[in-house]
Amino acid sequence: MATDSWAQAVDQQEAAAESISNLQLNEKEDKPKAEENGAKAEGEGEKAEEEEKEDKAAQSLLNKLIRSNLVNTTNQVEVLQRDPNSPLYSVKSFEELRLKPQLLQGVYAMGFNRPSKIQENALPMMLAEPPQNLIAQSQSGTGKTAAFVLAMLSHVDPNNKWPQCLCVSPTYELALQTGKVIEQMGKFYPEVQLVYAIRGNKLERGVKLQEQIVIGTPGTVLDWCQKLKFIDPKKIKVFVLDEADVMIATQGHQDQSIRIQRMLPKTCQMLLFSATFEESVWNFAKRIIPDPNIIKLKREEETLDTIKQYYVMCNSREEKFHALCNIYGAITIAQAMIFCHTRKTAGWLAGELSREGHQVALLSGEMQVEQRAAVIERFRNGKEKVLVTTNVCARGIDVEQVSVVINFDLPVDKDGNPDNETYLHRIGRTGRFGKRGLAINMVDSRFSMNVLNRIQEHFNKKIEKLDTDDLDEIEKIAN
Ligand SMILES: Nc1ncnc2c1ncn2[C@@H]1O[C@H](COP(=O)(O)OP(=O)(O)OP(=O)(O)O)[C@@H](O)[C@H]1O
Repeated sequence: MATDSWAQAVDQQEAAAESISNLQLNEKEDKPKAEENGAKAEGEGEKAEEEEKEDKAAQSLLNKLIRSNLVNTTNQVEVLQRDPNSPLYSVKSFEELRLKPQLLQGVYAMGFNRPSKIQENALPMMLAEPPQNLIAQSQSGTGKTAAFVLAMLSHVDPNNKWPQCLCVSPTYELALQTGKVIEQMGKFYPEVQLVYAIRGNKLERGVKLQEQIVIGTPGTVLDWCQKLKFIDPKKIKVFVLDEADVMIATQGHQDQSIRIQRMLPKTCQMLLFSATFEESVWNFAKRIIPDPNIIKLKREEETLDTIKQYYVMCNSREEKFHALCNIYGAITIAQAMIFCHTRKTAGWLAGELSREGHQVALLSGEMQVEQRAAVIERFRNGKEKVLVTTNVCARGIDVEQVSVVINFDLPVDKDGNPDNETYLHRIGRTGRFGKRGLAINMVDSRFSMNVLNRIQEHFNKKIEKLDTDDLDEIEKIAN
């Protein structure tokens, strides 16, 4: 894969402060109510401006950066074929797909031995003749990107020096991640070239692109097709809309994507991918993908069945810290994750724990996504034994190897109500990884006691009281 255009794009983006700033989580803009209702009621009294804003694109990027392997699930793939009478193909090996030898070589060089669950069904559909449209949904890390990259590379005619595949991603950084997969998989296919349609990659007027694959953000792709005419949309054979759920969360992207799609020929293959599938994504998908086949892979359900849950009564954050020290003094904890409501508490707690001699990692809102990925990587490798974090930073992160989760602050939503889903994600385990776990909740006010009670009711699972001044009692919970 030729890298000139890629290198050029990287140079240019470094100058493009605007796109780079997407990397930084925009946390100071919003002032959600949670800080007032939740944290203050919990005695934190910290400034609301520190509340962190969820950024789907950053979260998705973080997931990509920290993911090195396929997520395997035991759930079955659900397939809805456009033409129920045509035979349903699925493949168990890459050979069955009759890929170009250069691509098969690329796939194996990436260490892929066999298709992932979603790839088993999606690849035959995407590589079929005539091309079929597809809407595919499965959680992050199940092999969607690798699948559509392979489809794009397979459909390209390297002798034709014009754009034939168009892939739109929600942000520059996400586009770059997909670009890297194209580079890797196309390593033995150097005739195929790639260009980034991103703000900051300024081409001379009148230029006609020669690269066969264009990957970019909706606004720039639209400009390149419509206003600047670098791309002839009528010659596009494959259109990919990646991360549809993240896409629709950004204002304007939905309309821009639809406008791009309308310029494409009827014969163009249209593919849409999403990690989640709420109503809004579904409506968008149906608008943009005509006559689709649909593939869905359910997420593995998390449960609290194998988790021992406790709560500790305290009056202040200092008391909570003291309780935490007692717990650490009484039981051996290999690795723990501690969740705080605000960055400020997380920073304070990490400092206190370090002073006590713990090796602490802090995942904090002001860090850039790459820095966060590095912190998580170190923690995963066991370099630190405690990870202190706020919820926003850690959403969606695998905590499989962590056996103890401490809610230094209980999870509440922006209105101060219990956030049951987050509670489950923090401490739950999927059936298959059903290792026993321990969860300890710190309660420091009537408000947080109420939150705890409601969580208890919601899951219909008892959360036992723990007296952290009684070392014998703490020892018992570890058994
Ligand atoms: N068939 C396979 N065999 C082994 N590893 C694979 C296979 N397909 C993909 N992977 C690897 O698994 C990881 C996740 O794959 P991929 O990025 O394609 O998933 P995804 O569903 O697109 O996730 P995301 O939405 O986070 O990008 C990557 O490290 C990728 O290299």
